[in-house]
Formats: sequence, C-alpha cells, structure tokens
Amino acid sequence: RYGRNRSTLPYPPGPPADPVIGHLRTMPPNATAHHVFHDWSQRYGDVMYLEVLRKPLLILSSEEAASDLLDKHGAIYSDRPSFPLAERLGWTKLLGFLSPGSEFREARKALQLFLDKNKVADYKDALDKASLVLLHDLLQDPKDMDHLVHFYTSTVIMDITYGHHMRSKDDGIFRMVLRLIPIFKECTRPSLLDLSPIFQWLPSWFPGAWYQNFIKDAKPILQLVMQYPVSLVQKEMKLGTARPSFVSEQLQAFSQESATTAEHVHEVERRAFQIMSGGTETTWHSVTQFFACMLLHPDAQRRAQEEIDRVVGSGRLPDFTDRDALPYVECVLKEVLRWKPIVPLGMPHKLREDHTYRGMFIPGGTTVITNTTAMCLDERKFHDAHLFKPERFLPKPDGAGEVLPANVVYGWGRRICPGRFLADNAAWLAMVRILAVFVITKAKDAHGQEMEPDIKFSVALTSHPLPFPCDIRPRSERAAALVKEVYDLAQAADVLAA
Ligand code: HEM
Repeated sequence: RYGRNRSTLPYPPGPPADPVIGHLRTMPPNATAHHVFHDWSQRYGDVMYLEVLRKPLLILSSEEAASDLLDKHGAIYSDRPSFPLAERLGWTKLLGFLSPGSEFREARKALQLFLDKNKVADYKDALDKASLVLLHDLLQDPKDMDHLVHFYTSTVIMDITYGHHMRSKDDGIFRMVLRLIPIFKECTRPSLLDLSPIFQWLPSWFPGAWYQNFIKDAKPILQLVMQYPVSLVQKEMKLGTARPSFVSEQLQAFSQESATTAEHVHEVERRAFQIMSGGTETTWHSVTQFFACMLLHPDAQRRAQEEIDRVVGSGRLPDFTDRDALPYVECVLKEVLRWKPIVPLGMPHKLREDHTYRGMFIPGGTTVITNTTAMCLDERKFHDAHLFKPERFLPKPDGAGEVLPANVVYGWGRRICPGRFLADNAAWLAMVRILAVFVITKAKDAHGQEMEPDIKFSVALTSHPLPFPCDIRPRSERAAALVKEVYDLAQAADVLAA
C-alpha cells in the first residue's frame, strides 16, 4: 500500500538533493557514514529523509524516534530492505534477512528459545572453559590478543551451537570461521547490484563488477561452513556420541514432528549458521574494543581492578556469582559498548506501508537506518559523550545516573538481537577475568619509549579496532599461577569427561 501524499504532509527534513539522482552524490562511504549522518542530524534533526535514485531512506538519530517507530509501530517497521549481494550469496532465508511471515516467525522463535535470558544460564560452563583458555593463551602469547579473543567467542558459539569442542587454533572448523571474516566485510560493500538487478549479468572484467568474482569465490566457502558442522552432528547423533547443542535439539525436534527431510536439515543449517555468524564476530569486536579502552584509560582500568580485588580477592577468579557486587565493572562494559558502537548504524529495517510521524509523511518501502552512533553520542543523554567515562552509569551521587537502553546497542522491536543475553554474558566474563589477571599498558618501542596508541577502526556493518600495539602482562606472579592452576584442573576434568 505505497502511495505518495505530497499535497498534505511534508516529508521529514534532510540535506539538499540533486534532481533525479537525489542524494546519490552526497551519500558518504560505508566507513564514515555513521559520523556524517551524526553531523547531518545536528542540522536536520533526529528524523531525516533522503532519496537515492528515488529509493527512500529514513535516518533515525534519537532513541525516542527509533522507539516510537520501530518498537511502538513494529507491525509495519520490521521488514528488511533487500541486500542484493547477500541474496546472490543465497542468504535470503537467513533470519537476519527474512521478511516477517511464517518462516521468519519460526526461525526467530527457535533462536529466541535457545538464546533466551534464562536458557543462556546453561551456557555458563562453556563460557567458563573458553575464558580459561583465553586467559591461559594470553599468558603465553599476549601479542596475539585479537586472534585469541576471536577464538574465545568462536569456541563458545561452536560449543553451544554444534556441540563441537574446539581444542586448538588449528581446528578445521575454526579455520573455516576465519575465512568468513573477509566475506562478511565485503558483503555490505555497496555495489552496482544495489542500483539494479540487471547488473548481475555484467561479466567479471567489467569495471565495477568486482562482486562477480567475490560471489564465485565466497559461495562454496559459505556452503561448506553451513553444511559441514551440521553433517558432523548428524553423524554423531547416529553413533550416539553427539553432545547437547542447538543443532542436535533442532534435528531431534524436526524428527519428532515428522520424517526429517533435506529441507528440514537445510533449515537447521541456516539457523545454526545465523547463530554462528551473528554471534562470533560481534562479541569479538566488543572484547577487543575493551582492550583498546583499557589501554587508553588506565584510571578506569585501575578502578575496575580495585573493585575486583576488594570483592573477589586474589585467591580465585571472578565468576557470574560476583556480578551484582561489581557495579563499576558493569559500567565499564556499558561504556565500551556506548563509546564506539559495535554496529554503528544498526541493521536497516524497512517500512511496509505509508506512515505519518510528528506530522511528517514517510512513504511505504522506506529503508530505515538507526544511527546508533548518534544515539550513543547524544549530549542530552550522555554528558561529555565523546569521553570514555564508565562512572557516568553509576547511580548519583557517585556517578551521573545515566542510562544506556539495551535497544540502542542491540536493536529494535521485533528484530532486536536475539543473542543479546549471551553476548552480554560472554563479554562480561572475558572482561572481568582479564581485569582480574592482567594489566594492559602502552607498548614500548625498540628504544624503550612508550608508544602513544592511535586506535583506528575498520568499519563495515560492524566496527573493529585495527591492530594496535599494547602490553598485556599478568598483574602478579600469583595471578599467573592461579590461571595455570585453574586451567590445568579444567583440562584434566575435560579429559576425564571425554
Ligand atoms: C556485542 C554483541 C552484539 C551486538 C552489539 C549485536 C547487535 C545486533 C543488532 C544491532 C542487530 C540488529 C537489530 C535490528 O534489526 O534492529 C542484531 C541482530 C541480530 N543478532 Fe546480534 N549483536 C550481538 C551479538 C549477537 C550474538 C551473540 C548473536 C547470536 C548468538 C546474535 C545474533 C543476531 C541475529 C540472529 C540477528 C538478526 C535478528 C533478526 O533479523 O530478526 N547477535 N544484533
């Protein structure tokens, strides 16, 4: 039910446009769009309207506007725009890209049940083990921090999703996961396909048709990563050796309903892949970003460590039972997520039918972008928003009593991130244990001079700090010995259980 209503109501404001092509020339590149949209929002307001080659685009830069539209009018604001490159990769039936309907509801329900707030308590064991490996490996090879953090988040996801126990970085499935990193980055890059499907027929040598080779190379990798781990679980189920996991639960559920068909198996592959693809990289970004924040803000690092020492002492590692007693650490986690949002422009939604908001007309079919960066830098909500100040979240009078709504970080309405409770637990445990054991300081150059960190970010759909030098060492010999002890015990228990 799309229609134009120009005569009665104005469109939301936006920057000046060219005839016919609209804002095509003014659209910023992906890597800087969040900053440019933030600047524009200061001039044109928190509800901005643009058109690129007649395709309508709405940019929401305040929590109020996003909540009014995407939460309160979720029935019409929960669709996704088309992602031509992702579609050509065969991702149309992945939850993140599905339009609302029965397939969406079923897939969403399966993921929500598996990642629900109470259910994620079952994964604390997996997090505990994976975090011990992270601490242990950081002692051995601190320079490999970024890779080790990625291994941590991947280990957790592989364990709970496929029951696959990754023992080393040479694990075949982990090596497959690594091959996904450049693919995920490329698939949000604008291409000629965004302009018209006709460009899918261009030959790969044609200028600008880079995506042809990309699709050819990426498709078999994606197919392998989707199918292979599920096929392993199927084999293990036949042998009776499968560990409990999302995939084994789903396959069992399908087989109880009726005879399992190839389409059932493909559906399980897609759902599991969606957990893997949504869950490994995002949490990885947040923990690596935490290292950057601690390096840049030694006072915050010290204050969090003092709190942990006071509450937990030095005789054991912190665990989830300590969480409520560590309010400052909680603030550090929130500030890491606010200061540089992991998903700087959220994931776009699409409006299904014409709508009126604050007396302005928004046409059906509009792509809606939530400018998370602008919301996190909103000075009305966050004093000195550009500064990293965890205490802003402490209640008054110790802090400023500021609040970071979960939606701002994890999205909106019917599309809110289903993995948010797991992400929160995984990031918290890694951060609190790293703070308990390590001190993160500036690295020194060959002349013994401290190197001033200049942290830059690689931004596509998600944002990740580019490699930065830092020194990560145990806070004391006791702390290092404790990690080794607990790690050895956990390994021994694992061998016994296997
Ligand atoms: C710090 C970590 C994470 C952040 C910041 C994050 C953020 C987001 C955001 C902003 C969205 C888009 C919501 C919207 O459309 O309004 C999203 C969607 C999604 N996330 Fe996450 N996420 C994180 C971790 C995870 C984890 C651990 C999983 C899975 C285990 C996951 C699975 C998903 C899925 C499947 C969707 C698509 C939902 C849909 O389209 O209905 N995410 N996430």
